[in-house]
Amino acid sequence: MGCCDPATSGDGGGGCAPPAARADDAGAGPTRAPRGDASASASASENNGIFHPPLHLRRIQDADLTGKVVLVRVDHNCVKGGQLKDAFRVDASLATLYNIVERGGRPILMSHVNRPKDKKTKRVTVDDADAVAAVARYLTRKLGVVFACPEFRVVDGDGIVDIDTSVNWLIEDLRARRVGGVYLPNTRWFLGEEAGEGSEAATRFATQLAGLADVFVNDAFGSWQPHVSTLGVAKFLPSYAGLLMQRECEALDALIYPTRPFVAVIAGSKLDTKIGTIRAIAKRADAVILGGQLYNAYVAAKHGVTIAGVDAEDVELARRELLAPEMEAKLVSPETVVESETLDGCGCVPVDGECVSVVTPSIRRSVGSRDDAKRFGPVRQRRVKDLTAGETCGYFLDVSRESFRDGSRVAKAIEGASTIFVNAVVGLTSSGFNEGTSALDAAVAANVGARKYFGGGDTLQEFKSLSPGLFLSALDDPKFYLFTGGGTVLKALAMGGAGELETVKALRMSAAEIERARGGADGKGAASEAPRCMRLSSCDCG
Ligand SMILES: Nc1ncnc2c1ncn2[C@@H]1O[C@H](COP(=O)(O)OP(=O)(O)OP(=O)(O)O)[C@@H](O)[C@H]1O
Ligand SMILES: O=C(O)[C@H](O)COP(=O)(O)O
Repeated sequence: MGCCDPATSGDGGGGCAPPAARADDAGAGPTRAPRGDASASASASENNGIFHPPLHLRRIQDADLTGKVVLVRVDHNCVKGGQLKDAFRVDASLATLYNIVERGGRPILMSHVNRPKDKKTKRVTVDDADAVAAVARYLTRKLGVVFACPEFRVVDGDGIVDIDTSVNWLIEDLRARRVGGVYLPNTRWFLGEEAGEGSEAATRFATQLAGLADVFVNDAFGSWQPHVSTLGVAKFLPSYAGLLMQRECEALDALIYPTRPFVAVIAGSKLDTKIGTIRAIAKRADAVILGGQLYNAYVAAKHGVTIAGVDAEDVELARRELLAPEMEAKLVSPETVVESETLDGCGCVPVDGECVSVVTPSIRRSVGSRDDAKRFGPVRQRRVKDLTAGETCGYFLDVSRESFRDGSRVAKAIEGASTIFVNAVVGLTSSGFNEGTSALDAAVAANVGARKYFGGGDTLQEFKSLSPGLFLSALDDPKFYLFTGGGTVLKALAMGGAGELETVKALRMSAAEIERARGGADGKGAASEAPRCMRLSSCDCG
């Protein structure tokens, strides 16, 4: 039995998983980095006859961190109104933090929070609502060491123009271990962050950031936008991919080079924002299941019906893109949907017949008296194949639970899959139309043998709140991978792989570096430090 690799062991780098679990590691994707090879997804491999080129990332495991100050870009964009909303992303970055400290490094963290820069006026608003303080407090509580947050002078409208030199005192405290970490202010409060590559403000910010540290680690897969803190600073410091970044890239690659059959479930509110991803995924997937408004646009185009709330442009787009023969051949259509007269709905989705159990005032307003509501049924299940061309329908607010019953088209596709990707909230959950999404999650989880990848902010949020038990077990199940990067997953899929993102490109080795790293892996070259296994006493690695 060989050594487990902290980066790819699926346990966040903190220990050796038992052999059986290791073989099933969901995060690892189809390739695994052999010990000593200095790149994430290090080895090229073939999957279903498709060549899978390695990403060759410069990995944090290969950096010499002893006595170094390490500037870490994390994606802790999970603060709302100054409060930590969901610690999922913060917890996912702990392995990298632990790795740094365990290997003698001292961490300075930075993350963006929300979008404090006004798109039109370009003014930056510095407000406690978007501060990282809540995350620093959480880290302090969780890890038992202080994460100190320096404050810098703010210029009205410009935000923070310069990093004050007073921060050097704090860095002294960091080196002397008087604080456990430093957490810089919201990166988007800095004038230079989004100023554009090559601009004076961007270069100034990048060099000031670089001046704080010896090494840069990017662990913020979810922050794909090429800003100074995600890209610019990498030009001025030796730069490495953190453990989370590596895992997310590998999981993403597992969707680009999937184990077949590969089934993707994609839903959402607007077809135009997802069509690039659908197009890219359909090329690789054996089947694509659509839900939500995307599916409604397809149904409207396919059956010649008008569905309330579905944009004419989306229907036209569906006609052009989703009805194209090579695309349609991949689509698996849910058989039944939930139709409602109003957007409020009643939160109850009938399995058979009509729902008249709850009639809210707004439904009554819309359909008339309570008797009218009973007659017409404010919420009802519709079979898609029974729709007639020219019909004007109400809102289709969910894919009904019926669509996921055993033996249905959708259930069969999910059951037969070896790889499943879910970016799907299939109903208007904010109005209680959540049965479709719950049924989808249950159907996906029931395929215990498949590798299951969930990506998307709303997708994870609803997975957690609608199926909390499943979500909790998925966190520890090596067959599940829950991406922390929401929009980045869709973007990278549309672009053809994680390695196409500018922020990831900056972490890829040059040909010369790859050569040197190969030598290093043989013990002759320049890899400064072999990846270390952080063993548990039960681990039998050599
Ligand atoms: N049939 C439907 N009618 C109206 N809204 C729907 C319907 N199905 C899903 N939605 C809503 O669409 C939203 C998700 O779509 P959106 O395009 O915003 O995805 P997203 O934010 O990109 O999701 P994610 O973050 O998971 O990628 C959810 O709020 C969901 O309730
Ligand atoms: O929450 C996210 O999706 C990421 O943190 C990226 O945020 P952004 O879309 O504001 O760049």
